[in-house]
Amino acid sequence: MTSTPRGATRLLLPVARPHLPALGRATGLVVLRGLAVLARPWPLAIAVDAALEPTHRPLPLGLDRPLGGLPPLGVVLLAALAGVLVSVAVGALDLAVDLTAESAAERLGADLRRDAFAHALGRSLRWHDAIRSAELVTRLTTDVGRLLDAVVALATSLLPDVVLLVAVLVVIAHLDLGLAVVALGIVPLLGVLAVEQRQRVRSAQAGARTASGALATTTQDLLHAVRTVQAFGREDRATRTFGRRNETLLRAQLHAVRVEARWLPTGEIVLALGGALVLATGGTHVLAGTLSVGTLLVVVAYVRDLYAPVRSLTRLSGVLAKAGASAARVAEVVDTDDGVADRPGATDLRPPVHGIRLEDVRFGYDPGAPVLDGLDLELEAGRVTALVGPSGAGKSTVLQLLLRLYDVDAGRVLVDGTDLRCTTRRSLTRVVGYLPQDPWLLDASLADNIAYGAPAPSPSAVRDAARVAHVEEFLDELPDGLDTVLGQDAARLSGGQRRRVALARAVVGGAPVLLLDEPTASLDDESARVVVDAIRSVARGRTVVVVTHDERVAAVADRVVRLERRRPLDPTDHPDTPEGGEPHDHHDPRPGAARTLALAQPVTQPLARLSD
Ligand SMILES: Nc1ncnc2c1ncn2[C@@H]1O[C@H](COP(=O)(O)OP(=O)(O)OP(=O)(O)O)[C@@H](O)[C@H]1O
Repeated sequence: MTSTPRGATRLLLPVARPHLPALGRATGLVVLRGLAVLARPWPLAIAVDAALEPTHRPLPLGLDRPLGGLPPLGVVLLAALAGVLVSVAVGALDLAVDLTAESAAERLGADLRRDAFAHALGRSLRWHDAIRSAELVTRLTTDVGRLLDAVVALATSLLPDVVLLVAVLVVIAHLDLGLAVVALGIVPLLGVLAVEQRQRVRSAQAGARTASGALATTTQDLLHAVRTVQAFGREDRATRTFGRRNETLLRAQLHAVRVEARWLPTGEIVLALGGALVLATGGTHVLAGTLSVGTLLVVVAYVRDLYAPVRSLTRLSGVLAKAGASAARVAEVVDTDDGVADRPGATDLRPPVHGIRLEDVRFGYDPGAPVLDGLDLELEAGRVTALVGPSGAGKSTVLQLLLRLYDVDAGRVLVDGTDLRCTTRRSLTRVVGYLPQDPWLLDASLADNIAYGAPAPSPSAVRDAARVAHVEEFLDELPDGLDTVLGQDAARLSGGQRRRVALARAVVGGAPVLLLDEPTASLDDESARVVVDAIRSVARGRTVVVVTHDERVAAVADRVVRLERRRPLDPTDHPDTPEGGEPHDHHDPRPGAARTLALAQPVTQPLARLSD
């Protein structure tokens, strides 16, 4: 992804389209403001030339004509009033510009965040594994904010400033060509400074943005683990870890601040020199009688006004530089096509009648390091299959492949002979229900938590799911039964109760296939027993795959399959021929490519020997 301003334009244009009228209005208001700024020095010039220091030269632009016959005091009072009115107009226009541009930019930002978030949700888990959620948060908040600064600056600065710049130069040239040449002379110098500043600020900002994303990730990780941190009394260590990231961000920010600050006075000095030059040259013209004092005052004021847009264009380049760095980061989210969209011609998945088959499957979260390699596995329809085996063998990974949260790197996952990759995701979520290892419950009512498992389940479907998953058994203990709000992390429920709610969620849509990941992990005996009862109940008439280390859960299964975690075989080794299992060639010719290789084998040993 490029980080050029074109990246920002390409990113913003589609979302900005509905807001262009409002941004256009803001630009129009700034142009009006520019005209008011142009009028600002004239009341003083008229007062000086027509009343205080009459030069008997007609005022430029015929400004003295309407004043004919007015006494000097009347001219001065009128000029004073005009000065106030012009300044009030400038202030009112400033207010209108801010409101119009900022509101349009905020609306645009909300749209961009919404689109980027929706897009991010649809990206593959590989992509999410790589980007980390806190990093995503930074991109959707701080980086989008910087893009909005650029939108406001562009709408209120670029065109209006260029118009003001040209208008001021044209009027000065009309008043005194020599002064216009002097004023114009320093504009290119400021332009060069602007480009130089932009490049430096941009690279400094890119470093600061990266450090900020890293701090957000660390903060989220540490706060997420606050219970563990406190339980082990490791607050000091967490604070040190946070401190290191914080220090890195501080250094990067300070570097960016220094780079930006270094360039501001440089511009000011050039501006001051230009102003002095105009004053000196104009002064000689006044002394020579070719320029009135009032006109010199106008030119000196215009020189100041001339430099304001140049300075703001210089600042604009800094804002654009920051936005360029942020645009690249937001574009990485919005432009990635690492999605999980259906393939063209994908068909709806039907509930399995015969079974699910993993055929010569290879998969690794990092494609260079397979977790599963050459895995063949048959899952009979209408039966319960338990996947057992040592930690890290890839049991949960098999479930993730069956859910198509990841696609296999090689081989196929077939449901009654249909490749899972050729089916629609929507139909897959209807056919397959899932109980994750660490079920995530919402801070909502128990009924809402169960209903989450299907698009719009009826209240009776929710009650049925609650009954079949043995949630009903503890409803009496809750103040409002199914309507009880669970609170953050469902703190009012025990571990076993949480699992049963998640089990009800998995079955509420009537999914004929159920994938259960360690349903009794970290439960006490009694809680595990009721969860096992609940599994027995939901398993009736369903195809169930349950990953477990628990013999009681495995005992529910019609068939137990053991996945082995193995080192690559030495070429001289003979492949294992497990009792009852098909021999597979597990040799991977790439050195160190797969430290864990999976082998499916129906288990015939006593279950007690299956635990790690
Ligand atoms: N999102 C991920 N990104 C990278 N590696 C992962 C990811 N999830 C799992 N792994 C790795 O894949 C391997 C298999 O993990 P998996 O969770 O499938 O094993 P498991 O057999 O279910 O283990 P356990 O019984 O401990 O749950 C492990 O080495 C694990 O570290």
